[in-house]
Amino acid sequence: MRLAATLGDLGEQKIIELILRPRYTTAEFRFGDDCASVRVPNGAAWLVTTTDPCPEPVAALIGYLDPYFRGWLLATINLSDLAAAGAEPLGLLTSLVLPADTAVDSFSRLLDGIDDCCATAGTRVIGGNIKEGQKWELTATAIGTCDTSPLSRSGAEPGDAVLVIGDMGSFWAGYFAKTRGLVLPSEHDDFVMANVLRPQPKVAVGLAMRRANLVSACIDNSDGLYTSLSSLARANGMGVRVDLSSISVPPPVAAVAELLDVSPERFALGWGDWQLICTTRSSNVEAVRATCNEIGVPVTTIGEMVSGDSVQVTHLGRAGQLITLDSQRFTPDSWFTTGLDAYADRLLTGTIVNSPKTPKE
Ligand SMILES: Nc1ncnc2c1ncn2[C@@H]1O[C@H](COP(=O)(O)OP(=O)(O)OP(=O)(O)O)[C@@H](O)[C@H]1O
Ligand SMILES: Cc1ncc(C[n+]2csc(CCOP(=O)(O)O)c2C)c(N)n1
Ligand SMILES: [Mg+2]
Repeated sequence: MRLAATLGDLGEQKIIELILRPRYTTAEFRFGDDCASVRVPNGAAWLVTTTDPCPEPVAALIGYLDPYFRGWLLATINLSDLAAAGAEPLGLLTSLVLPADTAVDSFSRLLDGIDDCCATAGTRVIGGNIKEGQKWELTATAIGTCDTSPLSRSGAEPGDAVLVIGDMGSFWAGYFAKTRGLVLPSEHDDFVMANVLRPQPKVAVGLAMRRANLVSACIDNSDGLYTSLSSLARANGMGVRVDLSSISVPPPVAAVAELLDVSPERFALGWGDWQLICTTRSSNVEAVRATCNEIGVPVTTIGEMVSGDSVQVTHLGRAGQLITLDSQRFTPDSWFTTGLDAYADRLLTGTIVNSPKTPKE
């Protein structure tokens, strides 16, 4: 019996789990991590690879039309997967489809954004392809190596702490500051716009985590906290318990939340900040914290791995399941389908915790 007629009937997660995973899993190949890693024949090292297209940057949607930011995002999306594997980047391949009437200056700005982001991650463009097309379609492939096993989405045990590496909430604070016309002191403005315009792939800290052998599982937070935590839970056959009151946001993010009269952890639920989410034995939490401090990246313990299969949260004294802020492709209720405004509205005012007793917040 056929499961479904179209990809849209399945949604991204089922396409991956029911079609791609059984087809591509082998005894030697671990399917399903942020990167695909293969052993170099006759060598000890792992070749770590990933490929992703660049969607319309939110930066462009809110008026930052400089192609520099599009190029930067293209590099971040791909290098962030290398970061989640703890890989050392070898280089980036870009496949650029552009209309013939694209100004050479725009093209140069695009390349500047890609190159500057690569440079912050200690790597560079090593090749790619350029083709004429009706509209901008940008894809990249990042390649890296690991001299020990790459970090994986699986490997966690019940009781492991769940940590977010990277600042939380900046992206949405920046988005709401711009779209709701807030006037911020310039240093706050710069801070909250950094992740909207130039989000950093956490390559150095991912590499340090693998080398120090500190984390049991790792995923990049490309799709938002709920989606990333449920992927982490699924990959480990476990649940995740999160206390949202443990989320602390930087002062400029807190200031935006105050101006909008919402609790700041709302901003941390969405995608955009490109953190790593790691699990670690509780005895290693301090060592992870020390390594992050050395590199200068903030880290927050948000919860722990538990038996079960769901993402349980407590927020303002209420316990339940974290709401699904869906970020899947091929589904009607995903933000890709319903649009950015609907996603932003749900972040700002929607129910956060689905509790059986109190369905409305
Ligand atoms: N066309 C495909 N063929 C083989 N494997 C695939 C294909 N598409 C996705 N996968 C694999 O499915 C797994 C899950 O992919 P997923 O898109 O969730 O990862 P990701 O690239 O880290 O996410 P994102 O797109 O949010 O950055 C990955 O291991 C990926 O290699
Ligand atoms: C500035 C900026 N930051 C973040 C985003 C959002 N975003 C970009 S890639 C991605 C993961 C999955 O996408 P895909 O399924 O295309 O791989 C998401 C959620 C954006 N549009 N603009
Ligand atoms: Mg990823």
